[in-house]
Amino acid sequence: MDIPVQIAVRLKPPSLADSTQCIFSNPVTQIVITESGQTFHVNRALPVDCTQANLFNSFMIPQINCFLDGCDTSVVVFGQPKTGKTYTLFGSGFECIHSESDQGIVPRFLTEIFHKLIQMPEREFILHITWMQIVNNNIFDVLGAGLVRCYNLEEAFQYLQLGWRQRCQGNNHTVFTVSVEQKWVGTNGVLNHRMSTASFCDLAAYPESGLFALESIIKELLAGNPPKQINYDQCILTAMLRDSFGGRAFTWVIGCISTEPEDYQDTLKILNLCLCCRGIKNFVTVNLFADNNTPVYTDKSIGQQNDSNFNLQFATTQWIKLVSNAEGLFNKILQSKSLSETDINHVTEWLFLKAECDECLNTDVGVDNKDVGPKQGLPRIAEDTEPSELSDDQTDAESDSEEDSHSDTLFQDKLEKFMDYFREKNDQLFAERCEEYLNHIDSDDITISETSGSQSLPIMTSQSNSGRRRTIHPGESLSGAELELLRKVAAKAISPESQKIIIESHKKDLDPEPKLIERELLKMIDSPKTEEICKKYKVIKEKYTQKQILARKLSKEIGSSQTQLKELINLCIAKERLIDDLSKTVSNQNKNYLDRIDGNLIDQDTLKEIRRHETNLKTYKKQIDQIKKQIKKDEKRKNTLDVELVKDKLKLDEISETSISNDLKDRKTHSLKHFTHRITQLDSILKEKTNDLENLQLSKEKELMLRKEIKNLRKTRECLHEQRCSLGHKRKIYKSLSDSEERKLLECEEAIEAIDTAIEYKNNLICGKSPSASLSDTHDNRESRTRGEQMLMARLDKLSHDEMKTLLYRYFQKVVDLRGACAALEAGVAAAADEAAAWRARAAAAWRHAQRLRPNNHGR
Ligand SMILES: Nc1ncnc2c1ncn2[C@@H]1O[C@H](COP(=O)(O)OP(=O)(O)OP(=O)(O)O)[C@@H](O)[C@H]1O
Repeated sequence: MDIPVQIAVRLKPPSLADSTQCIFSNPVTQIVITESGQTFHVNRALPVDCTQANLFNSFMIPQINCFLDGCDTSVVVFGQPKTGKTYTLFGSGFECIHSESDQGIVPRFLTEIFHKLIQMPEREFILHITWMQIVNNNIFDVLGAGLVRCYNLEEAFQYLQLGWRQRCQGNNHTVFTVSVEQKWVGTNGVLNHRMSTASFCDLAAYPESGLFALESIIKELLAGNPPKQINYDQCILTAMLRDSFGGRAFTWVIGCISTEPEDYQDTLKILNLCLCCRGIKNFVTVNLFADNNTPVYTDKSIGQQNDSNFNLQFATTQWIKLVSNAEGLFNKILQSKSLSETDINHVTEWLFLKAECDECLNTDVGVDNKDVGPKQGLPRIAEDTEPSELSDDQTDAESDSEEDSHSDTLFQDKLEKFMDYFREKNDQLFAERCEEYLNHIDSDDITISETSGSQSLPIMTSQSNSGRRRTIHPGESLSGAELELLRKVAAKAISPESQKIIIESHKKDLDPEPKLIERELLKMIDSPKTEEICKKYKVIKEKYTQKQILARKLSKEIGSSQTQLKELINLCIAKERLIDDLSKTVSNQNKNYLDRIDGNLIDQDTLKEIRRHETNLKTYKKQIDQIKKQIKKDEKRKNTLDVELVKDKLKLDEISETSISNDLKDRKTHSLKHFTHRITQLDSILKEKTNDLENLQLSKEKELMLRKEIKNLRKTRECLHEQRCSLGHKRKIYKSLSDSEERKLLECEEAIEAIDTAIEYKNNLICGKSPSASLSDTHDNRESRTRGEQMLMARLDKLSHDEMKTLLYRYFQKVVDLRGACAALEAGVAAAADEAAAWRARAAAAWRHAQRLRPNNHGR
């Protein structure tokens, strides 16, 4: 499957924050643009503040899937000195002091590979790494051990640490490789056996001989020369990068460039070289082993027997493991000498039987090995071989004997069928993978929903499918534009409603920004201030869309012109070769051609042929020149359009930002007014409440005081009541009291009554009821009083506290006197009533007596 080399450009952050930048990148349109307006279209135009995580997530995930499917992958980093090539690939170091977020592509790749392989327990794998450096065309093994096997991520990181310390510093090339061999049985019972290598190359900066050699190879490939005709072995670097350029690897080239004006010329050189790489197409294939696709057990349609065979195989392996574990245990127990003699006999017998079994099994394995070939170690990789090689083998075999020849032909047929099948499957796999990859590349999909390559493989187990599906670091994989948008959201430059739109469009749209701005503007269209801006925006937007369409059209035209050009160049080369051949033939036919101008001996036909071809060639060359001119024209137009597009985009951004900020200002002023008004309102409410609270506090205090007073009054009342009771009791017993005691009793009663009235009064105050009408000095009361009373009240008002007290005491005494007099009168009334009753009784008795006497007198 042909996959073009992909290009990413990373700008090194300027050394000083305020230093001028001469190169810019637009991650939305994937354009790198120079200060002079020259544009470079790449697959990933990474922003100047692109983090290591964003860089990795933006293009390495499809590479990892490809790698795990058994394809070779490659990352090659170009750049001037100190532009972050090593930082991009490795990071800033592997010691504890170095932050994980600074880790480059290599450590992240290793982490991800181990993580994914652990998630696929059905896969057996062997992972090796190598770390080489090319110094003055000499190879230097950084780890000193060639291929180094890593069993886990920790080990891989230990080697990274070691290599980082041992590597040579300076202007040299570094090539780090990760190779993985995988073996697993799919649900259809077919064995998958694959091998893939990922190479990561940190190239030296110019001037370096290897780099010049690589540049010339890139140019040759671009000119359409087939890789087979290119001399990759001219130096170590090109030999090592054979698969990366024009080979079988899925390659990403990263251009690390400086943005400083003094590096401008070098930057242009790197950018042009990167663009050259873009024209190279690699033939990416799955690397299969010879035993790949051999049925381990057949699928369900053949019968469940085979399923059970597989189960049996699995059970046997498990059983053997169990038995070996038991053997170890028994040996330990025997050594501990803690068993009885009978137990020791049992265990020894068991061990003996096990040894017998092992012997039998080992002989079987030996027989198998003889028949089938070695089971240990991995068979030779089946390269993407041409069928012709196989036919050669077969020709040799044919000569042996007829029988052999017949079986070989059958074998050959079978093999060819299998080869066709493999090729078909391979192409199908890559068509799917490429489609998936290109979809991924075309979209700026921020969440990388990992669809492992194996998902597209029909042989993948459903279990592993589900196990491998996951989302990787949602926040880290945002595109520059989306990050910018989110930043706006974070800065609250966009209304909450728009934030919702962003999130929704983020889910649905590939590029939410234009829609968001449009909606933001449409939302503000009611505002007269923004109406004008909106109109302007719409006009520019329309122009922008038209220009985009035009740019796309031009790109297509340029593409077709380039293909035409390539075809013509190829034709020219062919013609030139033909002319050369014909000229040679002519010179051979007649060595004295120059002496015999009459040309009798010259093959006239050949000469004519040469002339015809020469004229053709001239026409082709003319056509080429014309097409080249046309392409240049188109490219110029396209570049101007691109610049205009970028400018328009910037304008659009500006307009949307200003309109958004205007609207925001208005809204802010409005809300400020609203809040000020609200604050004033709240302030007055607060004041009222404070007053209420103060009053409440005062009344509370007052109430407390009143309650206290009531409490004291009750106490006094209780004392008085006690006194009254004891005096009353005394009077009951002795039937009479002394005068002073009588007075005391009256005083007590009067005081109790006065206290009750006072308590009632205070209670009314506490409950908020007005005190009794007789006690309050209301207006109505004042009106109803006589003149004398009014004068008395006026005087009372003027009395001092002490005067009032004295007066009250006097009145109290007077009331007691009156009570005493009243009681005496009541007693007199009672005595008189008693006397009257006695007299009445006497009168009644006398009357009855008189009545009794009267009949006797009548009867006589
Ligand atoms: N994108 C970046 N973000 C932060 N720091 C960076 C970035 N790029 C480079 N650096 C820093 O710049 C310095 C030089 O980077 P680095 O050594 O990776 O450059 P180089 O191109 O590999 O250099 P050389 O030409 O020596 O190989 C390092 O300290 C690195 O941490």
